[in-house]
Amino acid sequence: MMQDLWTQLGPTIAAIMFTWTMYQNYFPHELRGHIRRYTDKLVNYFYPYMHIIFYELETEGWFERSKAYVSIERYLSKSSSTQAKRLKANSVKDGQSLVLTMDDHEEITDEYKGEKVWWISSKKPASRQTISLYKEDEKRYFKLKFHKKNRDLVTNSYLKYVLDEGKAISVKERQRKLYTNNKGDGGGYRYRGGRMWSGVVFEHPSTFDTLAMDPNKKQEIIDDLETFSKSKDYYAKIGKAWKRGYLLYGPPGTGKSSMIAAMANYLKYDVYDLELTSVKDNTELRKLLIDTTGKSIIVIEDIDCSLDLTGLLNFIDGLWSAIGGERLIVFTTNYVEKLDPALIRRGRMDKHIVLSYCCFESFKVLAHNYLDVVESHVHFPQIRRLLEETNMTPADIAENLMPKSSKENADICLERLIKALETAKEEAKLKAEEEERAKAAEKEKEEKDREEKKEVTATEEAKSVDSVNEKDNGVKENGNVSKS
Ligand SMILES: Nc1ncnc2c1ncn2[C@@H]1O[C@H](COP(=O)(O)OP(=O)(O)OP(=O)(O)O)[C@@H](O)[C@H]1O
Ligand SMILES: [Mg+2]
Repeated sequence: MMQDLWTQLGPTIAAIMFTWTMYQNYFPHELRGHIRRYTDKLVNYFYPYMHIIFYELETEGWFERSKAYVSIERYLSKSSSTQAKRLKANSVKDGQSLVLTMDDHEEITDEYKGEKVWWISSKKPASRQTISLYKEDEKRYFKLKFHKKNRDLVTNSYLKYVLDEGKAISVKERQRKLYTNNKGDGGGYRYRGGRMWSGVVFEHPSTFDTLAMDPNKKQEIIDDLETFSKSKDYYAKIGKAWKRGYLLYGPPGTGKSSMIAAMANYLKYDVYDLELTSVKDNTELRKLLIDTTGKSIIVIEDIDCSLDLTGLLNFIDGLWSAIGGERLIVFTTNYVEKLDPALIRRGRMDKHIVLSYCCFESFKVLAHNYLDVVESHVHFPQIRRLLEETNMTPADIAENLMPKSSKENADICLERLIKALETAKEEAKLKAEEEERAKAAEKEKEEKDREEKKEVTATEEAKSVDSVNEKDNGVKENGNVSKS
């Protein structure tokens, strides 16, 4: 059977090869161009799809992984795990979690605005001249296949959507860092690979859920952050750098630092903790600011204690617009009243947030987080009254609510808080009385001083009247003498 088949196929193959050689050798070049165009048209007629190829490695520069390829890979990872049969696992976040992507020669389908597109992962041997830092002989790529009628949809909007989504997933998955510019042991900066910041993994547990503050104010801040992070086009349209400044102020222990951590966790941003006292001069500050990356919060704490802040802020204003990428700058202070008004004008610090003593609403958040007590408890009315009558920071409330041993239940902790609040109220009362007494004593002293002064003036006046009288008398006497 097989032999028969070959016997029949042989002459056919020979005929095809003969025709192909004739075509190549004897057809004029222009004619071949025409034939090619017509065959392309024919193929297009029966094959209504288009392809776009995205190679893994950049051909320019150092053969880095293409940003577009990485974004597509991340974007596809969400469909890969459900659609592809063979998956590749890459570790991210320093090995703490895995990203699953489709293996070579797999295909997955995506849908955008009701239209279907197909992504195929593939590879082909690299050209011999290529020197690659990655696996030799492989040139990986994604092929996007779509219907010709969707050409505009894909090129104008779908691709942008894929790249933005992929980038957003990468940002969410990356290991975030807390950077500081503190001086190292040797007294100088630790330049790590030419960088001026030293970074550690940022894993602060504070979130907007754990943050105790008035729920309306909290929502307002969340909305503000959300709007900011999605306003790239808006900022570009109005010609402003994509930055936002916050001023957080309030007494120690009211949650300023906790809020910064919550903001960073919410936006998935890195944090740059800028210690101004370690910065030598403007040149160094410029280098530090330029060395920060996008999607970050630059934090300057306790600004009241730092020198020449107006100069600093003018300087930051100037630099600000020059560095791209979204950045928040957050200043904190315990003494807002000490700040120069020019320093806190809107535009430099767009939003002023006061963090204050614990109110009942904030207390409920803490009771929920620390003791799992939700909404109501027999002790709540008393605590509400005490909180209205006295000032206690969320830090102190939290300390009292935290169970100190496994035997301490919610009742015990809430009772401890009541005692602490009563003590604080008593102390505040004594302090107020003390202050009242001190004020009264001060007033009394002032009164006494004033009386004494009055007496002294009166005596002096009396004396001077006497001496004038004496002089007058003398003149009179003299006059009398002379007259007499
Ligand atoms: N509003 C709050 N919500 C939840 N926890 C809070 C809050 N305020 C303070 N705490 C608790 O108190 C601790 C200290 O608070 P935090 O460091 O945020 O205060 P701060 O306002 O930055 O103080 P400072 O002015 O001294 O820097 C936090 O670790 C947290 O446990
Ligand atoms: Mg703080």
